[in-house]
Amino acid sequence: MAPLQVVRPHAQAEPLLRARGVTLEYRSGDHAVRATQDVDFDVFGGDRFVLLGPSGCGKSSLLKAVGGFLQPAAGTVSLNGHVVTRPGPDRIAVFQEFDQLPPWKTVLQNVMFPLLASKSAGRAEARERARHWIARVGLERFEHAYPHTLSGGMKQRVAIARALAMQPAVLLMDEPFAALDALTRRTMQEELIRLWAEAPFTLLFVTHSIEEALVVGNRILLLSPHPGRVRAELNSHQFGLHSAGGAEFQQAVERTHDLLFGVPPESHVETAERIAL
Ligand SMILES: Nc1ncnc2c1ncn2[C@@H]1O[C@H](COP(=O)(O)OP(=O)(O)OP(=O)(O)O)[C@@H](O)[C@H]1O
Repeated sequence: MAPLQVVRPHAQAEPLLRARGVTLEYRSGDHAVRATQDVDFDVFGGDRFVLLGPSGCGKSSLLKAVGGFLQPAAGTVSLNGHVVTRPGPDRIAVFQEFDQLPPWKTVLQNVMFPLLASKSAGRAEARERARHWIARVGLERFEHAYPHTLSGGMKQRVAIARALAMQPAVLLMDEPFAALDALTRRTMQEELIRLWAEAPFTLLFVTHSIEEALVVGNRILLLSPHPGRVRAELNSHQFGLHSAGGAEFQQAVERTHDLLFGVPPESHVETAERIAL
């Protein structure tokens, strides 16, 4: 197994997105559920940054905090140097659920809607941008189709087009392909990477699939089980869809699995490592 390598600090000085000491809790009455504990991470422009960890470790909660839907009980999330306090059009999310598209709107209307609602564009520009992104995800023939006539993969493409048309500072994706069959999931991973390669954007992607994290991400934050703390940060830029199934990739999957589920270090935070697989 390859030895650990310390990753040199990122060449860019200032991260686009910074989480510092983020503890997230859900309160009801005098009862609180702690979702994450003291989480730190930095996302730089153009990163495909993955939050990876077992079910219930707080990945979605971290995404909600970045989205401005959940305020940290302690710590801060900041974007471009500004503390996130509420949702905004600079952070758009794509979810797992196929019902995220209003069923009474066509594909074109769905993609135009956030541009109009946020006043990011007038009607003509919104239409033009929406048509551009619908074409980029290969759905130009379905502009006037309603969501219930589309497959799961097509609905996710619409959701991606809708999000990217907003040109967000960070695209947030919460297990966007988890409800798809294995073949479609792979195709969608491929398409996402193709879209990124054509015009890089900054991605914060949640998954509990190690393989998906390695394929989609260039950097991966490993979180411990509930409440989520940082276990390690991995550099995974060397992997892509072409590497899935290869020996090096399998070794990286096993290594990541051990890091996620092996005996935790005494103090997760102090010993969290930046490593290259
Ligand atoms: N709205 C809520 N109210 C109360 N507790 C919540 C709420 N949402 C999440 N939690 C709790 O917070 C913890 C983290 O949940 P979260 O959904 O962020 O984890 P996750 O890593 O995304 O899990 P999964 O991979 O299963 O989606 C869990 O213990 C969960 O039960």
